[in-house]
Amino acid sequence: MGIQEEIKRLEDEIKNTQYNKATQKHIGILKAKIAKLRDLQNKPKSTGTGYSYAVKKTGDATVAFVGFPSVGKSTLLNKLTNANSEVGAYAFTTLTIIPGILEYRGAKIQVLDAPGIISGAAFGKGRGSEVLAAIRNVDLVMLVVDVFSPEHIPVIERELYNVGIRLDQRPPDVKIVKKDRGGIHINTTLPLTKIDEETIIAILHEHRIHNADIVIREDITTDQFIDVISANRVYIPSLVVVNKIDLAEKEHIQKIEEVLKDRAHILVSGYKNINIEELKEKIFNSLGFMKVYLKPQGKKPDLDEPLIILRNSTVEDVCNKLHRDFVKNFRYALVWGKSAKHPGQRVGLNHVLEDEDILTIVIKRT
Ligand SMILES: Nc1nc2c(ncn2[C@@H]2O[C@H](COP(=O)(O)OP(=O)(O)OP(=O)(O)O)[C@@H](O)[C@H]2O)c(=O)[nH]1
Repeated sequence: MGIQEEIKRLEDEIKNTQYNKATQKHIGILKAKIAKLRDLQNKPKSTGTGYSYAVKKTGDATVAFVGFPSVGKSTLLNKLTNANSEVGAYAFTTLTIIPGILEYRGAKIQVLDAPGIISGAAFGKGRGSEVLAAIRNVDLVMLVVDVFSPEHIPVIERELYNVGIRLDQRPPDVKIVKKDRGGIHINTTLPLTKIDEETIIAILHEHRIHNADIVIREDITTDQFIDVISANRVYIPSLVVVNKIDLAEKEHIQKIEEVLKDRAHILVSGYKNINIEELKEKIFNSLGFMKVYLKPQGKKPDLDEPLIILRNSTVEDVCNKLHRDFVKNFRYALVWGKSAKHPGQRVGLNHVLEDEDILTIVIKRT
């Protein structure tokens, strides 16, 4: 039996099993088995040709359009990224991911358009999984749908879910420390209402973990617990972009607004230039940038030209942006501002910065 058939068999078994306290453990094991098979399926196949899966990241952040063919992704990419921006073609053997650069309020945002990667069942298989490797690395996923096909949103979400991409979720607050002996110890800081200890242990055993200390600080579900063990999950915010609104009646647009009211979304027309500036602003705000002022040692900080960088960036992220040798030659950094315990605090590469911090980086003389 192929992996796909085996997944289907296990999914059918879950569907046919009524969920209750008595079956929770059994369903947990089935879900863990499916997760393992999917991970196996999603592993990039080594072809021996050594081509790279990842599109080179440039700019201050990277976002991707994901959607069915012909929803208007290329049109939107052309509207967002200025004509002079550097556009290169990166070969994905048979597929091509097209990056453009959107310059907005001082930030350079790389926008990826992966043409035609979603075509129902073909998504996530074969070459499609290579494109997904690029999507895994982005800072914001834009789910693009045609104004008459909002039902595509859950389809795309499911495809992304099945390859380990979690949209608009935070990593569950669970720590697992594997050990050599001593069995499994579970510590919880609150009552668990969606998963019991027996299920947790059965899932751990399914992953061949027999000795570990587990600390759970959140009322997690079985799926979330499996995500923690699987460890190759990525957590990315999303923005729904409904395109071609020039074709729809007012009543239809109102209905779409109602359906999407609880999530980040925007209605646009790439073709008729409706809400394109608003889309740029939404992208910028969804990404969440901050300003960091650089202060050369012994001099005044440069307050006129702050560095624009993603929120929660570390000193290392700043170093990487400035010069490729900065991390290698890094000695220490000094920080003033919200993230500093006291003005001029001496910090290392993994120090997390905050908006409007002032930073001095001291590197080795070479
Ligand atoms: N009416 C209308 N048509 C649009 C709009 N945006 C794109 N189109 C048209 O829709 C068709 C598909 O647009 P593309 O931008 O090529 O779509 P795509 O999603 O990049 O398609 P693939 O490359 O196949 O993935 C083209 O004929 C566009 O002119 C829009 O806002 N309104």
